[in-house]
Amino acid sequence: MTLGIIPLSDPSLIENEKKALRAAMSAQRLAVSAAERNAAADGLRVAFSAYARGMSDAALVAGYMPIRSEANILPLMADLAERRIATALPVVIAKGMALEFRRWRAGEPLEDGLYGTHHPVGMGVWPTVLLIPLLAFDPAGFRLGYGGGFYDRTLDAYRAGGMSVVAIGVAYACQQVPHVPRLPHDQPLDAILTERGLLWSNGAA
Ligand SMILES: Nc1nc2c(c(=O)[nH]1)N(C=O)[C@@H](CNc1ccc(C(=O)N[C@@H](CCC(=O)O)C(=O)O)cc1)CN2
Ligand SMILES: Nc1ncnc2c1ncn2[C@@H]1O[C@H](COP(=O)(O)OP(=O)(O)OP(=O)(O)O)[C@@H](O)[C@H]1O
Repeated sequence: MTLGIIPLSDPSLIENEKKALRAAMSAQRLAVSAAERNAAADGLRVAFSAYARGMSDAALVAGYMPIRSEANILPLMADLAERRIATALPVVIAKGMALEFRRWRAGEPLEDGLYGTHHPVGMGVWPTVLLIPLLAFDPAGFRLGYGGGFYDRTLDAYRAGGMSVVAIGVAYACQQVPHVPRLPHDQPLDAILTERGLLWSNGAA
């Protein structure tokens, strides 16, 4: 019998670490109280407002329609719409593909999508800012999602196409961890928005 040395970056070990962190951080996010959720929804809007004030007319901000216990960014999106900044939501086209985005603002219709999501009707657009839900984030801007790889593929598509996009994770401050396990396909975020403020990633990948 030969005993191989398991490299530190063994993908299956990292996948297992991600799985364990997903379970722990789902529970953590679920434990946020209703009062804290409401306060955070307002905190996220306020924390983003200074950045929103500096946006150009050409900005198009993709948010998300919260599912499970995700931070509520609908007040933030409504605030953008009031400032006449265009907003959009993601559409899951199929498993294994990048996301599409379609224009949407509060009050407009949504249809049922895959994985319990709801998305707008209409044509695809390329947002200039993506507000990205997550289970955990770290100071270097790495994020843990539900494991579909949708946002990684989407950021890869932008970056491979040479298109600039500002990728901002959205979370409760309690979702920060020292280090999110990462694999080569994981695309870092430029910043993280929590109810405490907008935190630009330190780039220490
Ligand atoms: N609000 C919101 N919208 C979003 C995302 C998101 O994370 N949050 N997405 C981010 O990518 C995309 C949807 N992706 C999703 C991927 C998986 C699951 C999910 O619940 N997965 C199950 C496993 C399901 C299965 O394997 O069949 C799970 O986690 O238990 C949900 C959304 C686009 N829209
Ligand atoms: N650019 C890419 N091209 C091909 N496959 C990819 C790409 N990015 C991610 N994947 C695949 O997607 C799968 C899930 O990735 P990961 O666990 O990082 O998802 P996640 O970031 O947690 O989920 P999500 O972005 O949907 O919230 C991985 O098995 C990975 O191989």
